[in-house]
Amino acid sequence: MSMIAAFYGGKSILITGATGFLGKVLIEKLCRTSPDLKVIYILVRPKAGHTLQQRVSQIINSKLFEKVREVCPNVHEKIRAISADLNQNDFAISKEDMQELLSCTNIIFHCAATVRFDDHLRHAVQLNVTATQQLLFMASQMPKLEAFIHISTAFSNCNLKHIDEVIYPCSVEPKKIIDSMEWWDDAIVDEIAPKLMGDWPNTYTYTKALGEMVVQQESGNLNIAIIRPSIVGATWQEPFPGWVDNLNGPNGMIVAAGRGFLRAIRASPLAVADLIPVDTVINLTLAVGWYTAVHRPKSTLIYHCTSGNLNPCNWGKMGCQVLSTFEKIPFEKAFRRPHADFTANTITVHYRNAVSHRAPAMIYDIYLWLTGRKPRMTKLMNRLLRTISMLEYFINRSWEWSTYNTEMLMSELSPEDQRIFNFDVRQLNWLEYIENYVLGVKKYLLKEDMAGIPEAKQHLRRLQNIYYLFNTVFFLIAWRLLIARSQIARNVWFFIMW
Ligand SMILES: CCCCCCCCCCCCCCCCCCCCCCCCCCCCCC(=O)SCCNC(=O)CCNC(=O)[C@H](O)C(C)(C)COP(=O)(O)OP(=O)(O)OC[C@H]1O[C@@H](n2cnc3c(N)ncnc32)[C@H](O)[C@@H]1OP(=O)(O)O
Ligand SMILES: NC(=O)C1=CN([C@@H]2O[C@H](COP(=O)(O)OP(=O)(O)OC[C@H]3O[C@@H](n4cnc5c(N)ncnc54)[C@H](OP(=O)(O)O)[C@@H]3O)[C@@H](O)[C@H]2O)C=CC1
Repeated sequence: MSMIAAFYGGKSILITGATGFLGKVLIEKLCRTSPDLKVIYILVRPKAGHTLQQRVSQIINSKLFEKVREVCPNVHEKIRAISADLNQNDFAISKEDMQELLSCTNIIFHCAATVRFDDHLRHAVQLNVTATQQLLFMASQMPKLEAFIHISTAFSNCNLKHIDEVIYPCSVEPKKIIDSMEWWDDAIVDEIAPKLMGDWPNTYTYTKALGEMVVQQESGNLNIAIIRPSIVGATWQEPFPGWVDNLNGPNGMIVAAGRGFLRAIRASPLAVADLIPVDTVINLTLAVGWYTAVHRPKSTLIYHCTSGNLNPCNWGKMGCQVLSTFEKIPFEKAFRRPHADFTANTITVHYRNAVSHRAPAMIYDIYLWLTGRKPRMTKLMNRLLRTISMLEYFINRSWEWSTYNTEMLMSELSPEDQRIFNFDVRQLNWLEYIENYVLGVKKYLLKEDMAGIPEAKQHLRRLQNIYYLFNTVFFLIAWRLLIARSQIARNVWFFIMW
């Protein structure tokens, strides 16, 4: 019998960020392995055109929940959506709902965050710091609470090279920043942001670091743990390989490379690509929830959920595997044949951006305009280049994360729990994982049918022929112009003909 699965039986669990990438996989695994849990409260904000119930139904009826619907047919009854906006006071939760949450909750998983790198500092502080503080305050009023699990990121201290499972202080106290945000106007925030952020590359990583400090400072008597995943990728094994549903991190790059937009990227091929599958993160999260509640460690433990020190793989190897998978399973509607490589210095980057990215986009837009359609490729390309510029920081450096707590926890699990809640990344075969990842992007993110592969291959052959034709015409014109202007070129031409 799995101790972890049994532990969640009969429990009332509160999840923030349940509609997000990690949140959905967390609910799925909880419902599948502990179908006898009492209730999962999820804090969901209403979104334009969708009621809360519609948002929940969309998740439960999705492909990801296929197995859950078999194991736990009454899954609808287990999930109780509570209308909440984490940007509002008291999360704008009704009095009755708040009362129920305070009196019933046993475990909290705090996943909600803004993960945008370019978010305004005020908004990032509000969600990643102030909301965390408010949730801790709520937790302190929950008599039945057994554990509070906070999801942070391994990059919250990306300004350091070696990172231990400890909380590193930021120079300005989060409480001061929260207070100041109330009276600073946007102009002041914009001016002061770079000074506050120091050597953090974006508001996301900086505010996640502040969020950890808040957790440390406001933990009181709570039983808390922090999980720091690195770059979270598609599922490795569960509920099935390759599931992914957003364009964040590597996903957008795989789409862009597979459709032939991305031709070159400034990345260090030898830098460690610290990717971690989302199901591994969730298995660790559930194991940490159990361990924190049952063993009640004396201090707040931090768990690194990373792959680099146990099973390292670099961007070079991953990029090659992504490209070779495109040969077998190409994406539909490609703009050009997938081919991309690494660039190293600024001059090459500018050259490749002009020649391999912007010029083809402009030529295509001219073609669209000439044929009476709306040009759109240049805009798309500019967006891609902006995204790449934000990711560059993370693909040109390597970090070392120590994983003592994570390894300690692994040794605490029974053999059955090690199997059901497997977070041992040493068992992961990267080449197989990347192939399933690309396949998953095609199937679950782009919603492409496998039956369309022959047509996609045919399309790529057509693109190849257009490429050859374009190059031949270009060469002939260039040669003709050269012959007209240069005696040496004429001599060479006559020599070849002769
Ligand atoms: C398996 C991996 C291997 C990768 C290999 C890939 C390529 C292969 C071959 C090449 C060989 C060369 C080798 C290459 C090797 C390197 C590859 C690099 C890969 C990846 C690097 C990942 C690094 C991640 C670092 C993570 C650190 C921290 C991790 C975390 O803790 S949190 C998660 C990370 N967060 C994010 O990723 C969020 C980032 N996103 C943003 O900040 C914003 O979205 C934005 C990028 C700033 C864009 O903002 P905008 O306002 O402009 O757009 P908006 O978001 O409103 O969206 C508008 C529309 O655009 C669509 N869209 C958004 N993002 C993308 C995208 N990435 N690609 C395409 N389209 C995108 C969006 O859907 C909207 O569409 P609409 O609704 O139709 O308008
Ligand atoms: N994805 C990754 O690569 C990594 C993620 N992490 C961490 O994991 C956690 C989850 O990330 P991920 O699932 O990828 O993020 P997503 O962007 O997919 O999900 C964010 C979640 O937060 C919710 N949310 C945002 N704003 C509010 C609000 N004002 N009120 C209520 N809910 C809100 C979103 O709800 P809605 O659906 O309404 O927008 C969504 O459910 C985060 O803490 C992140 O820092 C850490 C390392 C890597």
